[in-house]
Amino acid sequence: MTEFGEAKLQVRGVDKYFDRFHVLAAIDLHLEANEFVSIVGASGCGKSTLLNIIAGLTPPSTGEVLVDGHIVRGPGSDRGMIFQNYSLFPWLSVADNIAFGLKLKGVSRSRQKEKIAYYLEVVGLSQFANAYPKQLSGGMKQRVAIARALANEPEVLLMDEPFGALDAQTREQMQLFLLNLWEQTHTTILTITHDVEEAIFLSQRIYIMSAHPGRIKAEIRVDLDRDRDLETKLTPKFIEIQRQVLHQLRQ
Ligand SMILES: Nc1ncnc2c1ncn2[C@@H]1O[C@H](COP(=O)(O)OP(=O)(O)OP(=O)(O)O)[C@@H](O)[C@H]1O
Repeated sequence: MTEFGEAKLQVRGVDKYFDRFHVLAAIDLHLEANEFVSIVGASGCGKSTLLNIIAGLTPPSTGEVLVDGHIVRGPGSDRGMIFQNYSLFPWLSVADNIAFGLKLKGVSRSRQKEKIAYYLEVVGLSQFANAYPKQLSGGMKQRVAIARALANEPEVLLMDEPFGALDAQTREQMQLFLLNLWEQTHTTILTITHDVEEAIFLSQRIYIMSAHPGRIKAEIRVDLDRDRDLETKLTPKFIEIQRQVLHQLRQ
């Protein structure tokens, strides 16, 4: 239980060793339902390892991860994962990529069609249902990956540097897109990034990690209105939060 009641996602006392190499130490964090939280930290501090543990792809050495109070014991449809490199199936159309998890779950064909149409609309790609990944730009591929994850209706969406492979302008468009999507769908989202500006722009809270071994060294609440646009990045409040985060990272 947290001060807000039962958290949507909880990481409790997680340590991770690869052989004798201590990658993560005493990680505690939580996400409330509908929260957008980011983890920032330098390259190599263990962010991806932590996200993989939450996704159930890597077991923790000690500690546990809980979703809605249930211990995570492996990958599950309650957690959707978005990787930096899109990870779409190149031989499947956009619609079939989105339907992939639904087919595995035995969702009826008519329900699959409804969901494909709905999530293509949500990510603004309705006219690309029959296109193949190689015909899409990087930003579009990532929107398909997000639609595919959302179609499974996960309790938590986990994103590993989701816009890391995109150019600066597309990256800003995708930030706006993701913020808008979060407002529409009320999904609980956890991202990891080393882009401080992106973390502040998107999140309600930020965990800052230090390295060797990776620890949560600070938590910063992003006290900005939910209604944000690119101009928000130029406001004194935004810049002050950026200063606080950078200060923690450099200490
Ligand atoms: N399977 C593994 N076996 C051994 N060491 C690993 C393994 N996976 C990660 N590591 C090591 O753990 C440390 C943390 O790696 P991780 O990828 O989690 O960091 P990161 O913060 O996500 O880095 P980046 O931002 O560069 O992706 C690194 O030193 C890495 O070499």
